[in-house]
Parts: sequence; structure tokens; C-alpha cells
Amino acid sequence: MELKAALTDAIDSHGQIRKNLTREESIKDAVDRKEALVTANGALATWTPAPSTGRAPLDTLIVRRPESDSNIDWDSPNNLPVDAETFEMLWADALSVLAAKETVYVTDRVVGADPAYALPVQTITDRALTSLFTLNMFRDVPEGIEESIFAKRGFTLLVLPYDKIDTSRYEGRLRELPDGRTSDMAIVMDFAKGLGLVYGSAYGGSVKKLIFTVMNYYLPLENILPIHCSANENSNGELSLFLGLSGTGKTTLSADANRALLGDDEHGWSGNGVANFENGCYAKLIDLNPEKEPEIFNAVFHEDDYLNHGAIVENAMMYPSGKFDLSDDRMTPNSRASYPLTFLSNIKPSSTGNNPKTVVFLTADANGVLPPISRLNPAQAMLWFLLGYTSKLAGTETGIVDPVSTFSRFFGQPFMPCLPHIYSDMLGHKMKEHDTVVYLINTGWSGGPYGVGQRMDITLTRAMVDAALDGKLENVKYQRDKLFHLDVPVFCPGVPSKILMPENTWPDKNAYKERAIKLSLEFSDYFDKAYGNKNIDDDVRKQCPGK
Ligand SMILES: Nc1ncnc2c1ncn2[C@@H]1O[C@H](COP(=O)(O)OP(=O)(O)O)[C@@H](O)[C@H]1O
Ligand SMILES: C=C(OP(=O)(O)O)C(=O)O
Ligand SMILES: [Mn+2]
Repeated sequence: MELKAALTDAIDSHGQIRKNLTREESIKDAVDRKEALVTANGALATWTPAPSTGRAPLDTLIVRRPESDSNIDWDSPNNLPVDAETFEMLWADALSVLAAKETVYVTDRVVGADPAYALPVQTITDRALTSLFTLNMFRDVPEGIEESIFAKRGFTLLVLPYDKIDTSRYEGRLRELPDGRTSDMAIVMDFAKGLGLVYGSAYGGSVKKLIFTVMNYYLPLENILPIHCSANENSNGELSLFLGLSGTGKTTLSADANRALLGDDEHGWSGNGVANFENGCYAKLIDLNPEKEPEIFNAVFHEDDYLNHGAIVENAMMYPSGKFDLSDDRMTPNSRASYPLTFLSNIKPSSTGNNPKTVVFLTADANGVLPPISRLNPAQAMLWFLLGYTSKLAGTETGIVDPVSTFSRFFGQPFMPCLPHIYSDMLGHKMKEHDTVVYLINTGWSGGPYGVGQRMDITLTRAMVDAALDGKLENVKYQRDKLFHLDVPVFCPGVPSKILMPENTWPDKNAYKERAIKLSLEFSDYFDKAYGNKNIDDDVRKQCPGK
């Protein structure tokens, strides 16, 4: 039987389907079934034991099918293939697990605020909390568009967060763990059949990033550019995008009392402008400071009756009083909260906006050698987009403890399954067409590397973002950072000039130089490895640090 039909049968023959519950009903079920605790302020708390505290890139798989194969970049280490037969076995196993569940939850949502390309997503799960997560993160089906888009396409997602795969039959089919056992979790996408499976991962991010990856596969086929970014706009409708890998500040910096938020993580840029994909945010909670990040803090920790609340706090340390200690990272440094956009004080209700005026690339350089802000010309912008540099910090992916240099093209390689030129050509064309101004902001270390220097103060980073977005860096003087080929403003309102050139913040200039050269060589080595045999314009290649 067809995979989708088998699932439909399983749902039809199940005695206890809870379909499209209201928010309140989902919250009540999650609490009654002890999937979550009600915390002091009314939000829900849950704990998803390791390895479910972050994404699982090594267990995230794409089904090989002739229909979708040619669009996918199989050279990317992030696109891990699984054969159709193995997926069919997993699907069948998941269906028998589902059939044995007392209750099954179904939600019908869409992803994409622009109805022209919204993707209907039906989520089937045994967990009320997962179905609430889809209410937080995916959008209501807009009235009147059901027929047009549901007829055109749709995606079905089956989520069994706490069931483990019976590995005995999957030896040689699924990943072998370092200790020789077979992995008992799988996050699988079947683009051709419109099916997704989250089996054995309870991290909410697995669900949201799976659907993001699906959008990033489908949209380029329609000439729409999907981007791993947050977006906000000022009162004149001037829109900014913030691209960056995990932990670089997309969610933090886009939540701004003076700029209306479209979304914190996933957007499409089409002929209609920019549209958020999601309905909510998924914010990191570690060390969240109510003074420095009041918007996010209040979205999660405002007081309300729990039935009206429904923010889901994952893996933060909580005392029996129901209060949190957000500095405690014993469970994980990647504690998170999901909440609907409407919990924030300043949002754009439509989640859609104009073509961006400014694009900010965020990086969190743990070497402390990249300038905190610099301006990129079009060739530089393309280079930094192709490289997607940051230092990967602990937590968001399992297994990362110390920061490691990461190059992840388009600031989101794990989520961008198609051949790379598809995304980069589109960005280049769009930025040219709309004269987009691009800045690079380093939200990472200053005064020395991780362990010696300090992370840039959020208040100072915000001052730099404000200056860039308000056009206040257009007419200041710039100086060249020769090693990284970057133009650095000598003055930025609200920021001590001394910190604008990293060299001036290090007590030991030689140590700075050594570290900077080392990083620049990592750039050029990576460039050669990833793009050495690709047809990259010479003016882009020349911008690579270390070249
Ligand atoms: N200067 C800074 N700019 C942005 N974030 C910072 C800065 N200093 C510390 N942080 C912290 O870094 C993290 C940034 O994470 P987040 O905004 O969730 O990134 P993303 O959404 O890109 O994954 C937050 O925990 C934030 O409090
Ligand atoms: C949810 C995630 O996204 P980000 O860290 O970019 O917010 C993730 O990478 O797991
Ligand atoms: Mn984020």
C-alpha cells in the first residue's frame, strides 16, 4: 500500500483520534497526561533527555527517489541518503507503534505566511505536547485558500518523539554508532512523497527544522528563495533580514521594541517580498537576561492562567517552586522555549513585508578576531554567504562542547538540501535588483578568544544593528581589515571606537595576529575544498580571507 494511504488507514481505524484541538484543549491534554508541568508563571515545562536536547544531524536522512534526486546536492555531508526500502520499513514500524497508542493527535496547519506558497502540513503524533508545538510554530490554515493549496500539495509529518527504533532489523541500514550499536533514532524526509518522520527525537527543533528543510527543497523549484534568517521592519516598512547559524543572534537581535518582528528563523523571499514561514519563535533560554532581552523574557515568562499560556519550555532547570534557573546548563546549554509570535510586544501581524533594504550576516567568532561590524560589497556578501562562517557553540547539535570553526553555506547548510548554485544565484540576483545593503556583525568574542576575551555585550551589538539599519553607517569613514578583506567603520554611534578594530582590544598584539592569520587560513582552506573546482567569479574568490 502507498505510504500515505497506510497512514490514513491507521488514523481512520484508530479508536481515539484527537484532531485539531484548540490551544486550550492541547494544553489541558499535555498537562493531564503529565507530558508537561505547569510552571509558576503558567508556561509549560518539559524535559527531553539526551540525546534529544539538540538536533541530530547524523540521524537526519533524505530518502533517495528518482523524482527528487537530481535537485539534491549529494556531495554535501549534510545530505545523508537513506534508501526507499529502509524508509518504508521505518514507516511501517512507526505505524504499528502508532496503532498501539491510546491516543493519537492530528493537527492541520500551514507553513508560510504568503498564501501563494504556503505549505499545508498535517502532523500526526502520540503526544499532546508535540501537537501544541505545531500550534505554536506552524500557522493557522488561512480561510479560503484550503482548496487551492491543499489540492496542489501538502506534507504529512509523523512524530513519535519518545519511541525508539527496534534496531535489530536496521543493522547496516541506519547509522552505526561509535560503540558499534545501530542508531535508534531517525529524522527522515521524503520530498517526492511529501512525507516526514521524526522517530525517537523529542527536541522540538527536530520537528521545526525538518519542515524548514522541506520548504527549502520545494521553494526554489518555484523560484522562491528560502533563507535561514530572522526578519523585522521599522515603522516605514523598511525591512531587514538577519542571517546566521545557530547561536549567532537571529532570535535575540530581531526581537526589538522598535522594529516589528516578522519571524525569528525561517523566511522566503519571493517576487512579493519577504514572508515568515512560521507562527512562533524558538528562543534559547540559557542566561536569558530580562533587562537585556525583555521581549523574549516576557513572551515566555509573562504570567497567565496556564490554559491561556502554552509557551513550552524545553530542558531548563526548574525548582519545585515552578521557577527556573536559566543559568544552570546541567541539562543542556540549549534550553529553549517555543511561543507564538503574538506573545511578543511588537510584531507585524501579517508576517509578510517588503523586499529587504538591509541584510545583516551574523557570525559569533569565538576567536575574537573578526570586527564587530563591517560593511560588505556585493562580491564580499556573496563570499560570506557561500562560506557561512561561525564558531559552533555547545548545545544545538549533540556532541559539540567547545566552540569549533564551522563553515555552513548560506548560514544553514544542514537545512538547504538543493544544489548550492540554486540558492546563491537567487540571492545574488535579488540583492542586485533591490540594491540591498549588507553588513557583517560579529556577536562573538572581543578582547581575546573564547575563554580569554568576552562575548560582545548585547547592548553594544544592538547599537551596531541600530546604526546599520538606520543608515548611520553610510557616511562614516571606513578602514580596511586587510587580512579579512573587510571594510570596518571607524565610528559607530553608541559604540566605543576602540572596540571596532579587534586588534585594539587584545592585550597581546602578536597573539591577535597569530590567531587572525590562523583563522584566515581556515577560510582559504575551506574555500579551496568546497569551491576550488566550482565556477566561482574571480571577484568573489578574491574576497576570501587568506587569499
Ligand atoms: N552580542 C550578542 N548578540 C547576540 N546574542 C548574544 C550576544 N551575546 C550573547 N548572546 C546570546 O547568544 C545567544 C544567541 O542566540 P539566538 O539569538 O537564539 O541565536 P539564533 O537564533 O541565531 O540561533 C543568546 O543566548 C543570547 O543571549
Ligand atoms: C532550532 C534551531 O535553530 P536556531 O539555533 O538557529 O534558533 C536549531 O538549530 O536547532
Ligand atoms: Mn533562533
